[in-house]
Amino acid sequence: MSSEPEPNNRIVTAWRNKFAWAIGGALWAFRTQNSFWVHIPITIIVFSLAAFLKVAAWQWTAIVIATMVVFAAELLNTAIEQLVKVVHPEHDPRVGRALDAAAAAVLVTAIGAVAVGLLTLGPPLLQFLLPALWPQAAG
Ligand SMILES: Nc1ncnc2c1ncn2[C@@H]1O[C@H](COP(=O)(O)OP(=O)(O)OP(=O)(O)O)[C@@H](O)[C@H]1O
Repeated sequence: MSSEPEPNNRIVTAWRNKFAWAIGGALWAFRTQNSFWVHIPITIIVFSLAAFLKVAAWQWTAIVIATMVVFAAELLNTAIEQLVKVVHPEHDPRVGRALDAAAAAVLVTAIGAVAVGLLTLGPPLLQFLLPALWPQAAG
């Protein structure tokens, strides 16, 4: 009798490990990287606003994609920063440029997310606020 796990069990274990490592990495980044202390509250506010305004499925889709892209970019930026701290902690302008480019990638995704937020939440928010602020305009 062999003690080797069944091939199917090996695949299940490998995938369970992949998820555990990925979730552990995300939780570590959320706990230690102050950028996420801004991203997470903003995400909660935007998602709550979208739920309150009962936006359409396409608006939810755009908001979720834009948010996930920012989080993914920030996680990759964090990964690069961590690697640099270990592999090349000494100051080097070429390393600096690589870090700046990674930070710029996050900025680009954040600008895109702000645009998506304004385009998807702006009109329903105005529709909700205008009658309250300016009843004559609502007729
Ligand atoms: N080894 C290095 N060589 C050259 N420039 C660096 C180096 N490390 C950091 N820098 C410069 O400092 C900037 C900030 O890098 P850093 O990794 O400290 O980012 P941070 O967002 O402040 O990270 P953390 O808050 O996790 O320390 C980089 O964009 C880069 O311009």
